Amino acid sequence: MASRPTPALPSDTELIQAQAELWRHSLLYLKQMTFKCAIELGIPTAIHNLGGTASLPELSVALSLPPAKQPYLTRLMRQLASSGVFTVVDGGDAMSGTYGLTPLSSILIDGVRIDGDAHQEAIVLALSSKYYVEAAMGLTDWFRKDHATPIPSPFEDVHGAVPFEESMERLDPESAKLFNQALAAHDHMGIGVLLRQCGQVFSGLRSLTDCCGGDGTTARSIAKAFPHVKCTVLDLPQVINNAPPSDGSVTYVAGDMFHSIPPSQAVMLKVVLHFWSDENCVKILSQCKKAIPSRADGGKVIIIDVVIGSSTSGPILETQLLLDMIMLVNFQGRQRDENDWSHIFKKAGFSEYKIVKKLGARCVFEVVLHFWSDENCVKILAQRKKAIPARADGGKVIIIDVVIGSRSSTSGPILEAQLLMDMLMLVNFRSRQRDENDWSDIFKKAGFSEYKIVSNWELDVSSRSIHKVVC
Ligand SMILES: C[S@@+](CC[C@H](N)C(=O)[O-])C[C@H]1O[C@@H](n2cnc3c(N)ncnc32)[C@H](O)[C@@H]1O
Repeated sequence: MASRPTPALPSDTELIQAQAELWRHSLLYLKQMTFKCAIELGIPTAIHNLGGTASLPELSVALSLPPAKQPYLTRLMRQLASSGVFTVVDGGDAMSGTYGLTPLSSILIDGVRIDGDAHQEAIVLALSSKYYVEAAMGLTDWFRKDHATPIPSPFEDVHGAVPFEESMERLDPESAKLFNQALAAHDHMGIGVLLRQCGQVFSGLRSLTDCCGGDGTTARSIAKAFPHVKCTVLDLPQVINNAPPSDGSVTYVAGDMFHSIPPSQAVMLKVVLHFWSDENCVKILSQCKKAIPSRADGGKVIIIDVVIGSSTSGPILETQLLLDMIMLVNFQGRQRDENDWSHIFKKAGFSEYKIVKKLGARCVFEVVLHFWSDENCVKILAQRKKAIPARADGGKVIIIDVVIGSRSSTSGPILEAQLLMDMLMLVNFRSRQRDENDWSDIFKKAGFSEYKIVSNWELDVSSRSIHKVVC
């Protein structure tokens, strides 16, 4: 038997680094627990109430801690400042200085809602609760078990319950309530930023369905910022029945997205798809497809979700990968990279997507259907006509598309391919392939009076200007 190669031994410098990394990796739970402790003690709120900065003695008094604990508080604050939760102000040192808030701690102040966001501390308390921590501690056992399908999550395996389901209510109603608050806080986080940074996604819309829109918080914010957008919220009956009374700005629909989605110019899936398997995502997107008009009529699906690798910065990429671990340990969903997303869009019959904006760990996608009815072809060509000069000035529209039975394609295999492509359109899209008569009809309807096939591969359309159509 061939002997295994001896691994190259690390250098002393690498060994020293590896030892430090080993300690760091093994101790990272203390980062989470000191963060949790800061929230439970109310340190961000205390610093805020003291005017935004606090010395250690001031903080100790404000938190009503026994005087003997101040030296320990000093060490806790040094650790929290080092991890970016607080900052040391006035050039002081971490053991004796004055502490201030950072953007992170400023979204954790009790009673202060930035952009009206729900209370964010529930996220910290839920994710550091014994249920989530114990589920993660069960990961090794879970990997070793030969589960029958459907494979339960490690959370379900350890606790016999599923977060956000009745089983969790039965297991521990208080924790179930905290998890729901955390979910609401997570879902609502950053609506203000979204509307400021991605206004163009919503501003041109006539109507929008917020699919899985919960209690309507997001839809109401969109309706307030863009009053001309008719907003509909779809969610399960038990959620819609408990939504706040309608102020008239949005319409609530109780239903199941796997059965149907209320039609709108756009359907939004905001932090929805990462909870679902690829197979279910395709089913959801297929329902979205039925709910929107063609791309020519502005139809689109707006997806706001994590895209692993959308940022190469260490902390954001690390957050995205940890959010994927949260899915693995506790739910049936997953976070996806751009390839995964593109695969799902394609499977659901969407042919084009673009990432409109990267917002930290999340991205905003617009996904569109590439299908054109005759009516939409006429609309598109009529638009193009406005954009080109007269024929005398060389204006033309160049179209590259299939022409069934075109001169170059009377041979069996090519004609067969054209007819099969038409079947593809029929089965999957609301579109079709066209023969020369069909094209001529469309050109005429759009106000073009002439066309010509430029060569075996080309067709040229003209009216008052020259319009070239290549097939
Ligand atoms: C992850 S949240 C969605 C967050 C929401 N879009 C937001 O940004 O606040 C999950 C929501 O999906 C809803 N939901 C789950 N299954 C559903 C279904 N089959 N049809 C409609 N809504 C569903 C849940 O009731 C819950 O309100």
